Amino acid sequence: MVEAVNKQQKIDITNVSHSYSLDDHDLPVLEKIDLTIEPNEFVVILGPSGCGKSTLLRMVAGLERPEEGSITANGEEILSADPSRIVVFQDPTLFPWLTVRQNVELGFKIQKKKDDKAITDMLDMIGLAGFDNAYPSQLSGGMAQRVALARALVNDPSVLILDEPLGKLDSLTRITMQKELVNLWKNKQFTGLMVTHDIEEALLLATRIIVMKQRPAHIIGEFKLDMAYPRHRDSEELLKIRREIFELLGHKSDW
Ligand SMILES: Nc1ncnc2c1ncn2[C@@H]1O[C@H](COP(=O)(O)OP(=O)(O)OP(=O)(O)O)[C@@H](O)[C@H]1O
Repeated sequence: MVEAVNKQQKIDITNVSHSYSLDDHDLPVLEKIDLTIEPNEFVVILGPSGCGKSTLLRMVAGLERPEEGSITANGEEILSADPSRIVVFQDPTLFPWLTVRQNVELGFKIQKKKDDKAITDMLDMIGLAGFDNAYPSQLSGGMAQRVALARALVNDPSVLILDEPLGKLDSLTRITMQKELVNLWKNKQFTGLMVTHDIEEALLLATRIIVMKQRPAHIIGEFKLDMAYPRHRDSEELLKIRREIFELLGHKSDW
């Protein structure tokens, strides 16, 4: 097993505001976001489309800097991307000319310490044993996203940043992948930071749900979920939180 890059990271987002320039005006996107993510939490951010969730994730990943405020990992400002914090996007972005194994190997190439056994174990864990030599064009959408997850996880990142990773999958594959994500999180012990539009997905996965509203995006609610996994989507506890989130977002839960 490859040593973790930095197994425990506490992420502090402090007073973060950000705007983009759009044509001749400023578009405020984030306003005074304060959020602390403790090691090994699985935090899911929910909010309306376009409110700024991905912008916030990109900042935690070090792909963008906030205009105001700071984001730190264990007290150190995040200034650039780092292999200890890896992002998985909605599109798996695999290289079509490389096999499954070669795509997963790229995870190691960031750090130059390839480990064949770790790749085999990872492919096994993620349900792709026997597909080492398949090319992306020979995979289903769910399988391709599993490869992207395997590529992210072979490095044992401290923080796995998931930007709508299951958004393009059909609902049945999505349910399977939700269970797999929970199992991976338990096994690999990373801190999860995920964005989704799907309230049910957030309820099934998160240890904490953050609800944002636009515009500019600000945090309007937070729910701690102490229930064990696997969770039952029809449990009273989850249904209650679901209703509260719908109301917070200005909807009735029956529509
Ligand atoms: N590079 C950019 N330049 C200008 N505007 C941008 C840029 N990136 C994002 N935006 C704008 O910032 C706002 C927030 O975008 P962002 O992608 O963070 O939202 P989101 O909540 O993740 O959306 P969705 O849920 O639809 O993916 C949007 O209005 C978007 O148009």
